[in-house]
This record gives sequence, structure tokens and C-alpha cells, in this order.
Amino acid sequence: MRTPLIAGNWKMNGSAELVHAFGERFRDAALPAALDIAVIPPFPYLHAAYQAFQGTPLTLGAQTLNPLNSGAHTGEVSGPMLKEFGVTYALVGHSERRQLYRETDDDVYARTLAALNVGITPILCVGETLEDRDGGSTMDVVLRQVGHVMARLETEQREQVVIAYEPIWAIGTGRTATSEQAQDVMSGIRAYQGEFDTQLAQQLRLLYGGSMNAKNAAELLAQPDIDGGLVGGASLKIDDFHAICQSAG
Ligand SMILES: O=C(CO)COP(=O)(O)O
Repeated sequence: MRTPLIAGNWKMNGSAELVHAFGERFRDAALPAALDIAVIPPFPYLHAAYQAFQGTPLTLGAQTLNPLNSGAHTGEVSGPMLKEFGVTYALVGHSERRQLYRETDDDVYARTLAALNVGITPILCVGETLEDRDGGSTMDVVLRQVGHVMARLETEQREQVVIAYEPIWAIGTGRTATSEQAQDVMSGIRAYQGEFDTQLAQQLRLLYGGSMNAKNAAELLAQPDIDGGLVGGASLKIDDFHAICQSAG
């Protein structure tokens, strides 16, 4: 049985005030019993969030991490630093990092290892462009991104990874993948994992991301291979994020 995970990626948004509001709101919120929830704010808010989320079901995630533990890398943040602030999850390979910051599949692999090495659960983000989809190469692109990381990990490492399927054309556009489109790709990812290890494939948590909101979450989350959501814009609105969490029941 896979425990659903709803993760809110704030990207370069939010405020200290919003962190505190989330802590307050989720302290006594009605939520499904079996549900993991993560809030993934920008780095400067991690400490405040760590404190504000004590006694709530909210766990913390980071939006990226450097593959190294320390060193002369101005502007970067490492896995051990994140671990000190109680970070449970780290996004790796988000399409915005791949596109805007030129992260390659090798970079994504290195970041995945860095997270695993400090006991942080990597959320490996994969997804195709509209051009890929229109050209019929969605599955090739997605499985290349998945395989580049997963095929190089040991079994015990692979067990720790969460995969988020985020079609790039659905991110921030209001154009969600239909539940059938998402299910098709996500069952393909699970089947691919099954080629290595059937038990692992059954345990693998798969999240959908791309314009998930309070209205469409229930239908997406009802798909057999969708175990949760990676939510962008709607994760900044407390009521909407709470409603999405409730849909995961
Ligand atoms: O990129 C996303 C989450 O990582 C999705 O963002 P939106 O929910 O704003 O489309």
C-alpha cells in the first residue's frame, strides 16, 4: 500500500508570513489519516518553517541541493545543511532547473545521490515538452530521464526515490494533463521500474504535477498509478492546498 504524498513547491514565492499561516492552519486541520504532506519553500524560509511546522503533519522539502557537501561554491546549499533544518525531501531535476539553469541528466543523478547520502528523499522530476508530446516522443523522453538516474542506483537507493511526472506544457499554464494522459505516462514509468524489480515498482510513489488544483486533484488522484501531487501555484493558497490534501484521502 503506497501512502499518498502531496508536496507544495512554492518555487521563488512565499513569505515568512505565509510559512506561519501554514503552520497555524495545518495544526488542527482535518486530513486523511494516511497522507504525507510536504511544503517546499525557498531556502531562506526553511528555518522558520522547521519551527512553524512542529506539531503539524507538514514536513519540509528543498527545491534543489548541490551535489557536494561543502566548499567554494558561492550561492549553493548542500545536503548536510538541509538535513540540519529537518528537510525530508528534495526536488531534483525540476524542469525549471533543467531549462533555466541548464541542469543535465548527469547533474540530476549527482543531486539524487547527494540527497540519498544524507537520508533526504529525492523527488525526481521528469516530463516532456509540448514539442516532444506532439512529436510522439513523450515516453522516450520521460523514460530517458527516469532511467538515467534509476538505472544507476543500487536497489536500496532506488527504493527511496519518489518520481514526479510533470509535463512541461502543463506547468503554470492552467492546462492540466487529462487524467488519462497522466495515467498513461505514469503506468509506463511503473512498468519500466517493473523491468528491474516488480516489488519496487509496486512500492514506487509517483506524483503528478502541472496545474493541479483544488478542482482537478480528486480526479487525477483517483488514477491507479497516481500516488500524489507536486503542486505549484495552488500550493501557495492555503485553502486550495488543504483541499488538495483532502482529495488524497
Ligand atoms: O512545477 C510544478 C510543481 O513543481 C507545477 O506547477 P503548477 O502547479 O503551478 O503548474
